[in-house]
Amino acid sequence: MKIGFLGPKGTFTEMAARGLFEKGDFLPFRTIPSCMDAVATEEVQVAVVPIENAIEGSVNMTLDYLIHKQRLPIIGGITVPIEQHLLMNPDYQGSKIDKIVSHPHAIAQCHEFLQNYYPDTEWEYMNSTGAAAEYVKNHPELAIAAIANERAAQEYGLKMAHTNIHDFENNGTSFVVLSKEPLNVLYEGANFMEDKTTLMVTLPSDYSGALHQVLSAFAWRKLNLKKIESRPTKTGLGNYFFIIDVEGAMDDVLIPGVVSEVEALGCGVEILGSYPCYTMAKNKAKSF
Ligand SMILES: O=C(O)C(=O)C[C@]1(C(=O)O)C=C[C@@H](O)C=C1
Repeated sequence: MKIGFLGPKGTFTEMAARGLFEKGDFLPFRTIPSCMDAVATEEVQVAVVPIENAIEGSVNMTLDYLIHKQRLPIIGGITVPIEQHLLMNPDYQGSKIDKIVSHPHAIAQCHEFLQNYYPDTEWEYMNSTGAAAEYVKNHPELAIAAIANERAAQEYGLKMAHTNIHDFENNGTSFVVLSKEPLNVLYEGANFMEDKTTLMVTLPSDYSGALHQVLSAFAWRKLNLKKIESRPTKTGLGNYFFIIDVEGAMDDVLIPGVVSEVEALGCGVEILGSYPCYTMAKNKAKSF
């Protein structure tokens, strides 16, 4: 099976993909949209992409592309522990750093460290932490460093100048698996955490109390919400839809009941996926 992930080698997304699939052809893609497009064109069967980080919140690129451009079913999820390190080229002889490169989320996870140790150093955003590490490897003549993981340090032969530079402990990122088909070859060796169902709800315009009523439909059925997030519909200022994660798998009674009740309020409802979620232990993340 062909498994697409946000590449190049050494990204956290690769860790997530390898944590979920023990075997297969792992194919790196330069961007999240290109990885998702590859599922649509059947270049790969599944894509693994980041969706939410414990420090920085949602990965808007994934959510927005999924909603507006490439509506692929979510068929699985995994949460991976995130440890960020500052990586330098061992061939660089100087001591000062002119620029730090990484994925925007990785830079955001290390703001305090950057403020304390490199307050005057500029940053440059890259498509992924792996791309940043690769860039540092390819430019030994530059006074630059990448924020990336230990696996990237090994992959690109970089030295770890500072370790564990993320600002908060228990840093973790959730990734989703997107596929046109349900798969049952997943998840050998990963730790099952829970089933989850993700819905997208669009409220009718100018209906006071609509969100309150939507939430009541979940509340009185005792359906536990894991997350609610608003994103712009991109149709005009002030227009939003809500992405709601509910604990539990799609069933015959409760979730269909919520859907009918919320639709009866005049809301649009779509189910983006009902899927098992897994976690990766720290020691497992390190072993990749
Ligand atoms: O750059 C990577 O390594 C990724 O897999 C992307 C990503 C993200 O999108 O948040 C994943 C995990 C980390 O939070 C930082 C970056």
